[in-house]
Amino acid sequence: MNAAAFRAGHVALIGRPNVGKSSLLNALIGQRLCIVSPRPQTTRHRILGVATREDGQIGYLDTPGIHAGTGKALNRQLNRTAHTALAGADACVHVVEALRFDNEDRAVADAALSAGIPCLLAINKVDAVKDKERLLPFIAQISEGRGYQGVFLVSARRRSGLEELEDAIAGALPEQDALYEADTLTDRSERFLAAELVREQLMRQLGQELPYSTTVEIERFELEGRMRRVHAVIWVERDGQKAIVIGDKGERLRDIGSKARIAMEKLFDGKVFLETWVKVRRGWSDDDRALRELGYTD
Ligand SMILES: Nc1nc2c(ncn2[C@@H]2O[C@H](COP(=O)(O)OP(=O)(O)OP(=O)(O)O)[C@@H](O)[C@H]2O)c(=O)[nH]1
Repeated sequence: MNAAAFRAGHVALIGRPNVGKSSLLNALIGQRLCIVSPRPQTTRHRILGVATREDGQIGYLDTPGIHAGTGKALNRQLNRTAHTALAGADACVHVVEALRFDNEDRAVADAALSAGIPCLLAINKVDAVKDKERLLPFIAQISEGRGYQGVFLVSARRRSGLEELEDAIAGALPEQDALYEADTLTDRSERFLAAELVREQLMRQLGQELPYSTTVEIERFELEGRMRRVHAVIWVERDGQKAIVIGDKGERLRDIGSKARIAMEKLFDGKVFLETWVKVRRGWSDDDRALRELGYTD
């Protein structure tokens, strides 16, 4: 085998909710492509982020957190999306949080290591660990008896340990030509990313269970010269939820819209005119047909 051969393929970042998969993908590709919030189950779709290097091309796949309990149709869909990404990948990175390994992590490890592809372990959030000596026994505890091809201590927040992880991922991919043009960042449209950026604000700004009753649909996305005109519908499940999203005198909705617009202007590198409406679609999160219509697919 030629050691200098070009390697390319897809690597699925998988793990339980909230371990930092989206943050890690963003840090690895150096762009805020995937939305991030302190709440579990922020990611609802498989999102590709491409990094092209001299010796290879890595297609990182962000995936929804794999969680226990089937819950609503949306929960089942999120688990399916993650498992489908894993099944279609050439390698995977199991992402865990430093010093935490529970039954959900164990279940993800089982799925990752039985997928028949090289699997690396990334222990994220090491910046939050004060006593670094605790990391060695933690590594031993979770890697013993499990066939990870390598273990990496990383911090998506501080961007530490990423080069070593990226080199190992590139080395685990098959020898083949690039799958995407060298300047490709993602296969997702600006329309899709616009919906995600509105949803990010809902995840960040709404309390308790309300974010899980919301989803975003872009009704109109038009380029007018260099300006993008975006009409976003925020779907909720009940009238009472609509009032909360809109807020007193429309204040919360204005704040959600203005923060999402700023994030879009940064990502799209151009002016954005964003209008948002809140509408009710009863029971959408537990209705397979509604989920499909609202863009949820494996
Ligand atoms: N201290 C610290 N926090 C981090 C790090 N990486 C991510 N976080 C935080 O962890 C939380 C979850 O991050 P996400 O990237 O949304 O996690 P995820 O695994 O994609 O979450 P799901 O969408 O639930 O699957 C956010 O509040 C992040 O800011 C890190 O390296 N260090």
